Amino acid sequence: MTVTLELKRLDHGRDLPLPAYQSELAAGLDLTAAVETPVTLAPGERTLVPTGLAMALPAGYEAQVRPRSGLAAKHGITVLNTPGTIDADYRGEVKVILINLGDAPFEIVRGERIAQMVIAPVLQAEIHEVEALSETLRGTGGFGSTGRS
Ligand SMILES: O=c1ccn([C@H]2C[C@H](O)[C@@H](COP(=O)(O)OP(=O)(O)OP(=O)(O)O)O2)c(=O)[nH]1
Ligand SMILES: [Mg+2]
Repeated sequence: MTVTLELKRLDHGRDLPLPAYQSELAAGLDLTAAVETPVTLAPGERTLVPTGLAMALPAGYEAQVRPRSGLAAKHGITVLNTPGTIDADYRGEVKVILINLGDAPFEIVRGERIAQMVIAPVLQAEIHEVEALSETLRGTGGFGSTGRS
């Protein structure tokens, strides 16, 4: 199933390729870093990486910003707020919060694919406040209540 995603390259991302699916049935569109000059992330450090892109999702959809497993496995680089949420009414620049959980500095260079974006349907809930909730077998048990004790 496909939906139309309107993408706008911002001035500082004009020369970068549009995000693209890297294989026929890929779930994620790779996002590239639109940094002007290389940015070095020290171990434990985080940074907000510009992508040079703004977009308009159809109503009823979100985009999730997720890590790339290669960067995570090889360098300990991940998306701090994964999955980042891009709202359908957001028109600002898409940015990626990367953190270096590895043990060596990592350099982010312009045009590097740093994360991926998955388009997904979302429901908005209609909120009904109640005094009592419906009863269930589980009840209030959670946080391992069905697992090892
Ligand atoms: O990884 C992310 C997460 C969010 N956003 C943008 C799009 C999103 O629609 C907006 C707000 O994100 P979120 O709701 O997660 O942040 P918030 O801290 O709740 O900010 P706000 O008060 O603006 O909703 O920021 C990004 O560009 N990258
Ligand atoms: Mg918010």
